[in-house]
Amino acid sequence: SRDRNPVCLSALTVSCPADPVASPGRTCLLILHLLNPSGHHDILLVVVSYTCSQPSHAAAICSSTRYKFHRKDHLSPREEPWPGVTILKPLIGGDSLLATNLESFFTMNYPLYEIMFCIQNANDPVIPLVNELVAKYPTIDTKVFIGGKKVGTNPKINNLQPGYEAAKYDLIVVSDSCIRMKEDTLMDMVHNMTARVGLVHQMPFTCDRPGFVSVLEKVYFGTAHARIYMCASLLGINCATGMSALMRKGPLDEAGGLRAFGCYLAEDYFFAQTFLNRGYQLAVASTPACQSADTGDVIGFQKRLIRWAKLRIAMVPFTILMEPVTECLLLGALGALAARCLLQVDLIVFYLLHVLFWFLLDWLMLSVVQNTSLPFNKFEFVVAWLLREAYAPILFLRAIWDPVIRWRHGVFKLRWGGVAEEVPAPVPPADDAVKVKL
Ligand SMILES: CCCCCCCC/C=C\CCCCCCCC(=O)N[C@@H](CO)[C@H](O)/C=C/CCCCCCCCCCCCC
Ligand SMILES: O=c1ccn([C@@H]2O[C@H](COP(=O)(O)OP(=O)(O)O[C@H]3OC[C@@H](O)[C@H](O)[C@H]3O)[C@@H](O)[C@H]2O)c(=O)[nH]1
Repeated sequence: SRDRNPVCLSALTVSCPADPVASPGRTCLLILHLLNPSGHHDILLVVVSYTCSQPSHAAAICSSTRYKFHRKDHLSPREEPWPGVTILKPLIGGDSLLATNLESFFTMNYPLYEIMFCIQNANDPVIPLVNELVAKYPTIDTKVFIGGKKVGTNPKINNLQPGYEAAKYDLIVVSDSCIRMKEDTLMDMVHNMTARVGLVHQMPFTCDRPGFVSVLEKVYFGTAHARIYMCASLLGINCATGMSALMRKGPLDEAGGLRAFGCYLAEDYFFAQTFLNRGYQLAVASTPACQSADTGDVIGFQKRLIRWAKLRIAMVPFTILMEPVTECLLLGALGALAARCLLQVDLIVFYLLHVLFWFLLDWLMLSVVQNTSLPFNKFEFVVAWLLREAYAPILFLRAIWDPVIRWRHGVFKLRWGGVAEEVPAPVPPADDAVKVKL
């Protein structure tokens, strides 16, 4: 009982109201009281959080294995012709891996597509590289746009606008510079664009690359991120990331075109929301996105995650409460406290078992997403996993603490709901930009 266990979360305890019908809050308290007449609502809340978050692995792994990743249905014969696709490629600066990434778009096995290279700056070092590739593959339909068009705050949208205006197909792909395609990736994405689907997104993952940062990235995108991503997609919750997304152009045009999303920094979330609002479904492609960018160091990778967390916090404020309790270490601590209060289970034993179980499920999740042998050994996995788990809450707190967003050459602030404002400031060094020269 609580009296016998001083570790109970008594600070969170709420007493059951006498008149529960007066407000939704009080009604909730009544429901809690009915579920748990002993009055230990704090413990009950912890148990509910634990039992909701713990099975998320099972849901994500099942949805990944049973119907999602690495299927090759798109390769079977097809009656109708493959539709044309316009690929929009926003570029600003480059790194040592960009050439290989871009070239992969010229060697895809897909019959009808055009690539629109949208280069933000006229003096960008990627221009000669793009010209070289265009000359090397004269049979591929390409166009190059330089300078963008200012239609909003989001620099990626501004950069893409001229390419979008010139798009000639009804399906468009927005594909970030870090993306490398396999020969059949586009086919797979189009195959998933069934009549009811409006947007097909690739779950972010990474190509195999040397170095510890790439181990860390693969561990993050293949464990914590994949778990939430696949759970959310199973539940029909919008979590689409815009690094590689195929979309119907018609509904986007109806919503005002690309420019209508220029007021948001997280245009990806609002693209997806537009399709959901119009009754379309979102689908995850069978091929996870192969990100291949020279992110530099661990700090650079963490800054990217902090920037994403700032976007989520502004767009889905509920995430401030929910996100921490989907993290292994914090959830384990809460679960251990609850188990101690309710079942007199030893705190340490519960916690260690919880972490071990979570760790093994993460390994399984990562193996499912990777589908081939991992490019690092188990020791590296343990180190990267522990590091990721330990710094996740710190990154989250940093995102809450300083909401100003630095993205490439821009500094922004978000209003609740996600509308972005540019912060007039002297151009600071881009703190999460890729800095390696071509
Ligand atoms: C109905 C709201 C429920 C809120 C629950 C919040 C739980 C969130 C826990 C972790 C969040 C990790 C999200 C990973 C994917 C997002 C990566 C990202 O930030 N991408 C941005 C940049 O590209 C993009 O703009 C954001 C897109 C969507 C963010 C919304 C995330 C909501 C996820 C809800 C998952 C519920 C599943 C819970 C399973 C226990
Ligand atoms: O000022 C900019 C910044 C970025 N971009 C382009 O936008 C793409 C994504 O940029 P980064 O790689 O810096 O950022 P991320 O990978 O973190 O992007 C992610 O977060 C923000 C969302 O808007 C994106 O859709 C999502 O992919 C790149 O292709 C980049 O070239 C611009 O064209 N101009």
